[in-house]
Amino acid sequence: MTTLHTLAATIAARKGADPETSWTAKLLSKGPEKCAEKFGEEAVEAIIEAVKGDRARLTAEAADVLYHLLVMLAARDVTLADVEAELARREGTSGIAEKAAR
Ligand SMILES: N=c1c2ncn([C@@H]3O[C@H](COP(=O)(O)OP(=O)(O)OP(=O)(O)O)[C@@H](O)[C@H]3O)c2ncn1[C@@H]1O[C@H](COP(=O)(O)O)[C@@H](O)[C@H]1O
Repeated sequence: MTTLHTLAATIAARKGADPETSWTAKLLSKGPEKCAEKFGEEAVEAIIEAVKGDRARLTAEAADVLYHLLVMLAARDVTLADVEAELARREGTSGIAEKAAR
């Protein structure tokens, strides 16, 4: 299992856990809107680090983004497997060709 899959499984297991002891459970208990807001904040922090060009800080912020993306997806019952299936569907289709076909 990849780290991302392990993390997604941990997040899924946190549904209904005690918000006093789990950050994930705390976020999920606040609802999908709050999870989405948190994801947005973390994405902006990653954008700032990408613009600044600090690799280590961007790496750390990217990890925050991936974690909060998985929490946001879990809040709407979308699994990592769902996202992977969509990515697999797109495999081999250039973004240039896809845009031209719209
Ligand atoms: N990967 C993470 C992870 N990444 C970030 N975070 C938490 O997300 C929170 C972000 O909150 P804040 O926005 O306040 O933090 P911040 O952006 O650094 O702070 P500010 O700059 O905004 O002040 C922090 O408490 C981080 O510790 C995470 N919390 C948990 N995980 C994983 O989820 C698992 C389950 O965690 P629990 O649900 O807490 O058991 C853990 O074992 C980890 O594997």
